[in-house]
Amino acid sequence: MSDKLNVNVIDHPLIQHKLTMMRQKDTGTKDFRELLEEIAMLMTYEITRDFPLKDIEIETPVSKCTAKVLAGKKVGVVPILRAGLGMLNGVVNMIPAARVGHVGMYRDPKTLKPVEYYCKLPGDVEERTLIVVDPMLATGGSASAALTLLKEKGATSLTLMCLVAAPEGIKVINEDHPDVPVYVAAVDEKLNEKGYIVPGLGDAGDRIFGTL
Ligand SMILES: O=P(O)(O)OC[C@H]1O[C@H](OP(=O)(O)OP(=O)(O)O)[C@H](O)[C@@H]1O
Ligand SMILES: O=c1cc[nH]c(=O)[nH]1
Ligand SMILES: [Mg+2]
Repeated sequence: MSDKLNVNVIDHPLIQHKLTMMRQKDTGTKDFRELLEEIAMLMTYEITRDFPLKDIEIETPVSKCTAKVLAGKKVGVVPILRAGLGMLNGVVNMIPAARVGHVGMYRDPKTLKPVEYYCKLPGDVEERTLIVVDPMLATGGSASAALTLLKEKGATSLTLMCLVAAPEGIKVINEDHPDVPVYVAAVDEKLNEKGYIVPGLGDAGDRIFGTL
């Protein structure tokens, strides 16, 4: 496998600006949450760019015409608990009919290995395009385990959407799940000795929920 990372970086100026606000250590829970939701919304706009459309006949106040609507692609959003919940509303605001699944996964602080503790998915998971959301892609262990679990449960079409990634994490997803497109707002420099992304933004879950 080549060393080149296969990743889509959505670095729109609005996203970069909001992410910089989130990174700052003095940004409080309320602003952190709001900014994450706004970025998730903007990223959803970008990752749905190739969603299929179909023509329908409508009547405006002026005349009849043919116009485009979404072709009814079935979508599911799967936040990786807890921190993924911070991106959920942003996606659902843009795709209101999306069903929501939940995967509970935390990273053991000593081993840095993912521990699964919850999974509840829509019944027709195999028919949906699933957008898996988690703000942080560090070692890649949690997201890779979540994607494996979703495939075991029948998922056939998966996209991973994260806020900040370390190169190490992207590489793991590329190797373990070459079929899964990865979208991020930023690729940071590296992981530190505790597995935190540098410069990153700290522990996303703690900052979203105020559990620091
Ligand atoms: O790529 P990895 O090395 O697996 O690290 C990333 C994971 O760590 C964080 O979750 P955390 O374990 O802090 O759980 P939380 O969301 O409940 O805070 C984050 O939200 C990812 O799920
Ligand atoms: O930097 C990191 C790494 C893992 N999880 C986080 O929330 N932040
Ligand atoms: Mg956490």
